[in-house]
Amino acid sequence: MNIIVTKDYKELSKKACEYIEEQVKGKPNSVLGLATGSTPLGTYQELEEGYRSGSADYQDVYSLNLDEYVGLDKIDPQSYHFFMNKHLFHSINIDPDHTYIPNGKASDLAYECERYEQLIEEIGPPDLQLLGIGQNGHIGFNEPGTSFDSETHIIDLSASTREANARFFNSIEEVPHQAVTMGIKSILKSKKIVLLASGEEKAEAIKRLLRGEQDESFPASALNKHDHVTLIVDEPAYKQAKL
Ligand SMILES: N[C@@H]1[C@@H](O)[C@H](O)[C@@H](COP(=O)(O)O)O[C@@H]1O
Repeated sequence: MNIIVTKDYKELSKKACEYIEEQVKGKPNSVLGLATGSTPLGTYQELEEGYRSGSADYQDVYSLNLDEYVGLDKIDPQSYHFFMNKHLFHSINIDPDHTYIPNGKASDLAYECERYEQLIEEIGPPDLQLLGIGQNGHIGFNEPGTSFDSETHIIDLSASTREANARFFNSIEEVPHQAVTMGIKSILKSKKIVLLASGEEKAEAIKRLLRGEQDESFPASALNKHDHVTLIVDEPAYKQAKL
């Protein structure tokens, strides 16, 4: 694993932006695997600024998002569709028809999982997958205990994940209990992976990841199986790992 330690969140966001821009400049029809959560927000902001200043062009880019809450409509402000439109897609010149996110409102969720996995095969796999990490080590919405062999599937969200994500909702009761997520095997199909971690609350997870184990009780440890992972981590999230 290639590790880049940055002074703070701002520098982390700039680094992640540089990686994505390099990818898109080198291959204008790149497939980007994209993530939600607070961590990539700074990266998306930098991408927007880069686009406005002409440093990258997204007209031929495709994107595949990791996950979506079950039961939320695309126009629901808490959905990941809404998040991506608001924080990235509406700010750059990506073709909306080239952006893919699982449909959490599909009437047949099992079929939706198969359809999405098929899409990953047809459009992807991503040239570059951006990832965040949950405090319990989840990637996408793959909770502890998820098989490293999993493809896109429905997951029951853990109490700790629902609590951590409740800040985006009016109350914890509103946080969905399930999500559609790319599986660990789906994520590992990506050619390159860039994992972002910022802040002290991620320090324990980063310390555990960097022990190098591969253990299904800690989903992010599957990344230790992949040959092209870059961890971009700020000092507060990295400091435990140094001890
Ligand atoms: N499904 C997302 C993950 O993709 C994300 O990595 C995680 C951490 O989020 P944050 O970056 O807000 O800490 O939150 C959610 O659960």
